[in-house]
Amino acid sequence: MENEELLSVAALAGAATCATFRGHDIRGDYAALAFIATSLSLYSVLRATLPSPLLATLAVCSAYGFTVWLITVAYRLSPWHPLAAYPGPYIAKITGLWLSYISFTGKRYQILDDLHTRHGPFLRVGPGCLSINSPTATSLYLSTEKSEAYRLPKHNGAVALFFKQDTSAIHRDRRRVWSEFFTRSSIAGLIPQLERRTWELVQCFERRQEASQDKTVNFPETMYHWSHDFMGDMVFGGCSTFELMKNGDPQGIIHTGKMATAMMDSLGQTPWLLDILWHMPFTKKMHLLDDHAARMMKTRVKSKDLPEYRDLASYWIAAGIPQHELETDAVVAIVGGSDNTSITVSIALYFLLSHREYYDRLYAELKQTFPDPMASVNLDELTTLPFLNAVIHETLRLASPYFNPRVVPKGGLFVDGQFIPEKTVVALAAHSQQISEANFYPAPKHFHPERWLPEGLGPDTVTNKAVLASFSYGPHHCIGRVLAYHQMRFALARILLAFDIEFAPGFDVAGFYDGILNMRTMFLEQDLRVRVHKREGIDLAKVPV
Ligand code: HEM
Repeated sequence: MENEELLSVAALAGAATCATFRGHDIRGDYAALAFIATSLSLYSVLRATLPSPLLATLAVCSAYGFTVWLITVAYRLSPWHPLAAYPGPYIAKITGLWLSYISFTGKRYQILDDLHTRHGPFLRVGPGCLSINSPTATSLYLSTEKSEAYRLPKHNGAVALFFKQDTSAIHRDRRRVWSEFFTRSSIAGLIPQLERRTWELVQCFERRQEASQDKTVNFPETMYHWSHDFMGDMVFGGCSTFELMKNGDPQGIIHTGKMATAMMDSLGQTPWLLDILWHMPFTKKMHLLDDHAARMMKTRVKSKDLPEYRDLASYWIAAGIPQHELETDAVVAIVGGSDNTSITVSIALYFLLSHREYYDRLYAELKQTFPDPMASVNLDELTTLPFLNAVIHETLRLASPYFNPRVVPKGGLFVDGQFIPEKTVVALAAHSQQISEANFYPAPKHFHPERWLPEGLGPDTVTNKAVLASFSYGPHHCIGRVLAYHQMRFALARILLAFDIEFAPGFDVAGFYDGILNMRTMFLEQDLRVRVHKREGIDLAKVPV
């Protein structure tokens, strides 16, 4: 065959590939393997027939790749694309890599908010993906399934909550097993352990501050250790080996779990790329938490139930969930139950310290309800404290800017009169809704917990509770919501009752806020270091539990 003929065949093959796979989700690692294997086979065939087979192979592969690229880009920008009518940056219409990139900056929520301001409520943020900035979009979550961004990267067929399943029935069955644990009475059984761990947290703050050179303590780091220790108890009963409040986290288990979450949240927007990168050696580090959880689960399976409370693993084991799925579900529970709760408490403390009047008001409410700071904190009383709840809602409103993509089902659907074709990936612009003047007025971008109280911020107050998307909606909404509130209330109450707190000397209040990065999990560019002072009546050598 002549060179020109070879190039024409390559271009035709590129066109055929586009026609065959249009609208299909392709596994990136398989596609890359197929491409490499075809190139090598081509090379070995051409070696027998051409004088410079390497050049010819490269030329053919390039012609093939260029054709695929050209047709794909032309189609995505063309008026025939189902999302052609929706505005958005050109680069977003051409490739999902843009969405992955802005996700990886940690400032996706701000970038999307700016673009929504410019282009309106419907924004094309990927070739087949829309961000929707409308309260109506919350209802999408009732009738849609998760997008490929939630596919377990390993593709090992394991069923685990949170990850995408092949059918909604599979998800429902697994969620039913988890739900038995998240009943009122099961959660109530965990509260004594939560209280024990929260006393330990208070002791840990004091100990670490004492041991530090500048007599300050890294607040979020300690909160992470507390939440992981408690989640270890919750999932594995007495078989958890975390004990991070005692031993710290020298291996960086928490960081690797956060990196895996961030990778899914950003590269999940280009699943084909995640499929490829997941095989790279640098991801091995991210398995540290998986390995640790697997070891604890193996021990747990061989152990008996604890007499004091029933752990989550006992429900999974009773349901006959296979070992490798027990291990994946354990990681889901640990990350899901530790990360957001501890960071939300940390950001709440940041807001309270930046607005001393709210700090004083919360302390006054707690002190009035629990006059003896060493006594046990009653769960029912804690749950109904209006200002404590308002502080948590307000923190979540400003600090849970999630992007939770879903797929439009067969037949498409309408949102605010706009038709959205089937297979489109859609996500609520949660942060934009949570800081919109139409939903939260006045001062929607500022921390004002009173907006959640009956008197609000005056007669014109608007507080549209329905758009607080922190725990999402529909069949995949957060299963741990009630427990998360208990954890956050317990931690805030115990910490404020035990300590008077201030920012560490020289703390950059504005800089800290600017340095918050969100990729489902949060990264802080600047530490939140604080100084704690024991309150009168607190004797940490005599904690009651
Ligand atoms: C402040 C704390 C928390 C926040 C803001 C939060 C937020 C969320 C959100 C937004 C989702 C839905 C994700 C999506 O659809 O993309 C979710 C799901 C989930 N959360 Fe939470 N969560 C919190 C605490 C917890 C706790 C304490 C647990 C306990 C183990 C937990 C376990 C889960 C699980 C297992 C799912 C997946 C549910 C499913 O797919 O059916 N979360 N969470």
